[in-house]
Amino acid sequence: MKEADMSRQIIVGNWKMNGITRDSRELVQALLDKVDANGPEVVVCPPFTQLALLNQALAPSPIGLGAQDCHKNVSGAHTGDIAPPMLTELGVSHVILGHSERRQEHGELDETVREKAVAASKAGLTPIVCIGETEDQRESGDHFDTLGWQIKGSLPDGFNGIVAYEPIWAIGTGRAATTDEIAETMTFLRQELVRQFGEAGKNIKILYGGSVNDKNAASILSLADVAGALVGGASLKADAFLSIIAAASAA
Ligand SMILES: O=C[C@H](O)COP(=O)(O)O
Repeated sequence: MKEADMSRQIIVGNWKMNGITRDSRELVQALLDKVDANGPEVVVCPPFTQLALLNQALAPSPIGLGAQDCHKNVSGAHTGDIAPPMLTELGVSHVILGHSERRQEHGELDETVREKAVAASKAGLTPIVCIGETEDQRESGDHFDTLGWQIKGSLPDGFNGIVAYEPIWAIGTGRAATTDEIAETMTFLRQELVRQFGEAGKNIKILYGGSVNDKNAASILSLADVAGALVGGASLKADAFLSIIAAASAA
């Protein structure tokens, strides 16, 4: 166990827009057989349509249930949206907010993400707020500025959730950030969190996401300040996801 990380790691599987009932049942069954309460915290985030099914399937297990987004309001005229209390009613404990795919495809701004994080917390959900730079921003050396602004803009006062650092260029590309890049960025993010939240900023978990797989998980998860991973593609394959969970146990 590395010294800096006294708390339990968390491995979050973001299924994105994947998973009809047959696939979900199969994947979850494979996880139920192998995930136990002694390892890292494990959360799976299926599409909204699978939440009720997975709430039942996961209830007797240590695997938590997460959602991929929520609205900032608790009800109202918001066609197609899902309110935080609707998620808690389905046994959801975590919600991913501000994923770059939502920022890009749905025009979500830092302010929107911040309002959603407030609403999620009020409903008893743990927000997992995603931040990350584009390839251009990293190449031009603007990545720390970008991340600093995202932290300032996306995290509300008194933030009590998790931050996921996901360089956009590493998402779904098979090209994870190097351990040096991750380590340097984690140090920067920790400083920014402490600057914004004082002592409390030391206890905000930071996950890495972006092409985490069964091969690179061990080296990434053993880095200081990496409290876990937000896993996309590899969370859809039971064997790969279980290997990542095993790597977190050993980190
Ligand atoms: O939410 C997960 C991230 O976008 C990472 O996705 P990926 O593991 O497929 O690169």
